[in-house]
Amino acid sequence: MSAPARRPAIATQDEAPGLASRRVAARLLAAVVEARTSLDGLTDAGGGHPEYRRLDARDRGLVKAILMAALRRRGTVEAILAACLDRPLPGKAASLRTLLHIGAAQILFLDVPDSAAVDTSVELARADPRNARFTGLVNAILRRVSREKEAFLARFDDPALDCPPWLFERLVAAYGEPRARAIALAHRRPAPLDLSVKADAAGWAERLGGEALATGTVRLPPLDRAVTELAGFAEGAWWVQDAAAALPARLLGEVSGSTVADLCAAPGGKTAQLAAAGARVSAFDISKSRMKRLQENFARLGLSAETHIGDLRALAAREPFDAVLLDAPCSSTGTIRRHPDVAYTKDAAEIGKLAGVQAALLAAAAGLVRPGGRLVFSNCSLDPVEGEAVVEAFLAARPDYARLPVRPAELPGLEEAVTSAGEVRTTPDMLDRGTPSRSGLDGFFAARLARLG
Ligand SMILES: C[S@@+](CC[C@H](N)C(=O)[O-])C[C@H]1O[C@@H](n2cnc3c(N)ncnc32)[C@H](O)[C@@H]1O
Repeated sequence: MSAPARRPAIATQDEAPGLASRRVAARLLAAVVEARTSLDGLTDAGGGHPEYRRLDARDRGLVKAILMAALRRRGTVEAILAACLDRPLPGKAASLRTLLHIGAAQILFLDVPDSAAVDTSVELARADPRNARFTGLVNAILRRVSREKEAFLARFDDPALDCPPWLFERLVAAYGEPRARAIALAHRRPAPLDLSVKADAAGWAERLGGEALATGTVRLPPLDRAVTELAGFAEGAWWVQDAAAALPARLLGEVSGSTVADLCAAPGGKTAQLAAAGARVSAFDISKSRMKRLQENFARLGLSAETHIGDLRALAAREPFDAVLLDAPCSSTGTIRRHPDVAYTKDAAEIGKLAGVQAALLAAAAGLVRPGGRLVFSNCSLDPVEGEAVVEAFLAARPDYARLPVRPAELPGLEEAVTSAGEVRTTPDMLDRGTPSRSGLDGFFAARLARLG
């Protein structure tokens, strides 16, 4: 039997060390910014970009770190590069721009030797016929970024720079300029690791070296290793869930023994909360692969729920539930701290389209609630068009529903998130815990409604 063919190595033998990871980082950055591809998909262990998957774990870690810095601080990098150029790069020089961004992001924000960042960008330019004649320019610009980095970072320090204009304008319109800047600043920072526990938040906080937030979440500083290595993962004691994402299920109140439909449930963070609280949960989602993840998560956690795969909008009439949670698909702009690509893969037009989908899903969800039952509508968008406005229009069309206002005392430590209408609106600049590595939370919206009896 002949030996199995080896996959071609991504780095050729005479390639400088570290070149393969930078080349992959440049490819993925271009895929996000130019082709608007989601970074989660590109770096997925199973279905991600083949060149990324061929890297070893250390190089994959470096690629992710470069991309996080290059996307979180894209506006700052762009401004500094512009300050180094006598005239703007031509629009069609996209691949050259990408190499400069990759190099500058490392020099400005990562703990790698500047010389390695410069040399690898220069080598990547040399290897590309489109860019070979610009190797001198790449070298000169990146060396200047390295020499003057402190002065450049002090000069270009406005957080709004790192928020693409379409998003900053919408944030200003929704929250006013000072708050929009505070949100943009929070977007620059890596998010803490938040866990929801089945029980004993204080005990798990102590065991893991974190803190138990008043809302029940266990918070750890950003992790530099896989969560699977933490105590309690294998035994299913907790699951990863941002502190804000843990709020909507709590708004349903006491659910033990009740029938609850979790709509748009996968991968199941909220379903797990409801099941752990003793509800008889039916989880619905359109995606087979995401539902498989929910089932895997439930197997690890030792929880159970009925699962249904299909489009909610085509759901046949069925016995109504005591309570329904609809965590609708959205632009995900509330998760930019963890997914900085969202700022570049989404746009204003998509927000309008998604609001239409949310309205249709909310109408479908409303038919599943028994008279006297509760309905929570939530999503992780920062945009009121996908939150407050959807609920406003729903209530105007459905006199058989009313808001069941959330009281500030229901969200201890997060009272500021309860709006005057009794809805929940979190933004990433909230929950200041003294140090950035322990502060902030995802942007979320949630409204609690009651079906009148
Ligand atoms: C924000 S995610 C849900 C996150 C989940 N609730 C959690 O806490 O883990 C939105 C989900 O909606 C599902 N979805 C989108 N359109 C749908 C539809 N028409 N019917 C049912 N599910 C849908 C997506 O597959 C996705 O899993």
